[in-house]
Amino acid sequence: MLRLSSSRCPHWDASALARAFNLPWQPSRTAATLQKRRPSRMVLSERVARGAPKTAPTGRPARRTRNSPFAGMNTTEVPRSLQYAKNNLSAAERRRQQPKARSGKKDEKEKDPMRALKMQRRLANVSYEKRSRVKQEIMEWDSFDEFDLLPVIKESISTQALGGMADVSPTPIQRLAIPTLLEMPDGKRRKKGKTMLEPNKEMKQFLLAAETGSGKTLAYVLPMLDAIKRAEVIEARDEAIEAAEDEEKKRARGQLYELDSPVDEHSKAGRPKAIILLPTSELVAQVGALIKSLAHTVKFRSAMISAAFSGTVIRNRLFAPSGVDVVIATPHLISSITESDPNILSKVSHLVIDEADSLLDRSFSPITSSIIDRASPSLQQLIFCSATIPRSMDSYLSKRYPETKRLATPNLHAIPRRVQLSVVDIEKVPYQGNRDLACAQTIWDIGKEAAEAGEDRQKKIVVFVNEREKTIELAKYLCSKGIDANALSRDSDDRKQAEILAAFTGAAVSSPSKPPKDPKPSSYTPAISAGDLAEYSPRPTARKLENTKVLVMTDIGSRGIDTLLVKHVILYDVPHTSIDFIHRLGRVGRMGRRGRGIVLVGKHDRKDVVKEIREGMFKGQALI
Ligand SMILES: Nc1ncnc2c1ncn2[C@@H]1O[C@H](COP(=O)(O)OP(=O)(O)OP(=O)(O)O)[C@@H](O)[C@H]1O
Repeated sequence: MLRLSSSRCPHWDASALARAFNLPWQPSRTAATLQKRRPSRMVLSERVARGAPKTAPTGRPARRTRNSPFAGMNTTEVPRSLQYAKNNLSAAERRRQQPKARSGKKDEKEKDPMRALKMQRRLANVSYEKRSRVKQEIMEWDSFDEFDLLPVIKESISTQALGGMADVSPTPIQRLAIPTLLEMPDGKRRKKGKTMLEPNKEMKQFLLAAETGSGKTLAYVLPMLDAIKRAEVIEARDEAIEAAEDEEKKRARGQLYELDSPVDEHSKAGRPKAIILLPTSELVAQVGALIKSLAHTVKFRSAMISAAFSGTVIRNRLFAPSGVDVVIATPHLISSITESDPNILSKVSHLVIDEADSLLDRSFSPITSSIIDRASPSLQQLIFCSATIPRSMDSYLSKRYPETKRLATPNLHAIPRRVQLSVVDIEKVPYQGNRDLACAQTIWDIGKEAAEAGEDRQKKIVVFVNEREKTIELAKYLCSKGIDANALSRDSDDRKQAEILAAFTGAAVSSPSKPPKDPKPSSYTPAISAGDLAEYSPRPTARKLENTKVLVMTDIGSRGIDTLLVKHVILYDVPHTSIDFIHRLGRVGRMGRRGRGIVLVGKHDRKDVVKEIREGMFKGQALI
């Protein structure tokens, strides 16, 4: 090995010498140390004109990536990314030009359009093969007349249930569920004289799953009423026969003048034949109103009971001497009534668990399950109804009711394409992270757009927040910005809540009922009053957004409420799961209408989830 003194000969000279003689060369320690101590001067590399090496001398890729602090220095070529910008290429074109195996992670993302949603995976899968089979099946039915429903029920569909709507035809879930619940498979009519309410008939379980606003309520209500009415005829006949037999027996025993027992075994008071369970008082009122309108023509007795009514009202409705056929209630109320009167469930042949994804979730499930168990001996049909099938509910049904017949529509878990979702980045100017401001501005933009388009009808906008505490705070803020806003949450007064909601659903508000005396005291907060507003914002703005009404609510309002008058939904917070996205965006685009959702996204939000939801919606895909 050649060794040269570094003091006399700088090492580059030594190395050149070594190269000239084709000898291995190693700088002496002194030379290297001196080299280090020499005051540094920035000298451009001789190779600068040739650009950065593609690979390091070790054979590994050069470490200077775009993310390094010195990225872009000493380069003589325009980076690829800037070239694209310069050429004004679209994102898709750029992707096409990029070499295939550039980065495994990115490729994976591109291959899997629902990567972020898959990490959560909240919804059960319904195969596309099954969906297309159902699509074929439901095409066989185009009219309510084809169903084996009693004539009076058929006549009441458009006049009573659908508010006089002309030319109505069944929706996909109605085509799928009505014949099945009527037990008329393959389009055949039921055998004459056969009724669903037969003593000792085995309990059958059904799951009705269809997108939001697709008419699930009528899908279970019509067959249920049909069964009750047919059973009534048979019951009346049996009672007449029984009475005649009793009379005959008495006559034979010569006891013709014996007094009847004061206890009437056939009393129908407090012994409903059908119970519909719903998670909130608002939904009880909504479904109760539909049932009541049908009761006028179909002739049956219904009672809606929830915490919105006083104890006396509930007692009078449930134990009316004329009896009750259908009860619409919340699980908590039914559960507490069964504690004092277990027989309340003794004659129930139809039990509907509506909004089953809520009623079978962790908080409701124990109470719902206990009601099902208590009603089971007399049950003939147990019907679960839901807009989504969460995986937890899927496994609950598989474990507890494996025989459940699942009726899912082809578009289940897909948010219809007629609903558009746009994104507002709250980090950008002029919001700079102020979510409240972004929300107020979005509302103003919607309101102004409507005014410019010359729309006379009042704009109804629903704003969803994730936290209950935020509803009133945000509504107050919006009021201070000249927006007519109200808040709705579990803390709000029921009566006031019903009135506020009616403006968004178009429903009539029922007559006032006294506030409940017996239920537990609640931390009830009224919706915003002028006093609240003054306290919150001493100088409310002089600007007023005309013709626009806003309702701020939590998830409580997103379940099942038929907000037909709403065309815009603002997702103030990014929903936690795809289930919440489906329910919240499901408040618009109901029954074939168009709608728009606007989601406010900040730096801590899951932008990837929002992006995937938007893409899924654009493609009309089922979410996962
Ligand atoms: N066959 C039909 N034709 C036209 N409108 C209908 C029909 N069936 C139901 N509707 C209307 O569609 C609206 C939505 O119905 P419903 O509330 O039952 O939907 P849903 O599927 O239960 O929604 P969600 O999942 O949000 O609870 C209601 O206003 C109802 O009157």
